[in-house]
Amino acid sequence: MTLVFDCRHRYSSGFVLDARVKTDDRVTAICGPSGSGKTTMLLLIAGLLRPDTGHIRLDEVTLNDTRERICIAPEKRDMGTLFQEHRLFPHLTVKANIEYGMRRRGNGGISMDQLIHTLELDPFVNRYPHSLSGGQKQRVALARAVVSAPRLLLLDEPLTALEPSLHDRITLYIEQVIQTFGIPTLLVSHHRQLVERLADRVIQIEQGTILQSDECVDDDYPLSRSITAS
Ligand SMILES: Nc1ncnc2c1ncn2[C@@H]1O[C@H](COP(=O)(O)OP(=O)(O)OP(=O)(O)O)[C@@H](O)[C@H]1O
Repeated sequence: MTLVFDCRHRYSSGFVLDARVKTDDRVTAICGPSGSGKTTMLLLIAGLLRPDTGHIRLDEVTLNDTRERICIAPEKRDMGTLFQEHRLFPHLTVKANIEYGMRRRGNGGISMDQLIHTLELDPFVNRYPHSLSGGQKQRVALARAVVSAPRLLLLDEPLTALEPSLHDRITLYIEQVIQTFGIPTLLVSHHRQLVERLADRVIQIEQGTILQSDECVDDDYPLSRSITAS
């Protein structure tokens, strides 16, 4: 899997994102100060925001190309997303919430039972979101994001809404899911431990511009040196 991102987007607030990035099968973290454009990049990749100019390609598929007027709808991008808020459906059980991820994009070979087992959700499958803890809800949201074996998983601050006491456990669950099911991932997080634990590559962004692209970071480049965000 290769993602090519080359986009410019200006908000009405005056903020401009102007970034070029290429990622691969591994876990790539996007790090930078608050307001530097990390979430904006993920929104553009997910198709939830349209770039003013530029293109986004996932392997041979063009997701956006402003010159060609191509803009693929979010649900057709074959991506799993997990944002800060879990956004579970309150009227659906845990199982039905996870199955929703399959209905939208089909199941690309991930066993629902194995996923539920990996995330230790077995005791909760017939319960409703309101009766779950924050960490349990986040695990359900993660299951829903990956059940269709997406070509790319987008994680935006997956720990932020959780109590610090849950960070280690959820980090472990995310790591297990990504490794067990081999899902290429783009991670936005200011949690240094999560980034160090999960990321193979780090991209630095500041004021809408990439300071250091992943091509500059390789296995010989210590991750701790490449992270400036706390
Ligand atoms: N819908 C919007 N309209 C106008 N300005 C926006 C909008 N969304 C975000 N911005 C601005 O764009 C800039 C980048 O926002 P973005 O959410 O991408 O940053 P971020 O790096 O993810 O920040 P954080 O780490 O705090 O989540 C910020 O200055 C923000 O105020």
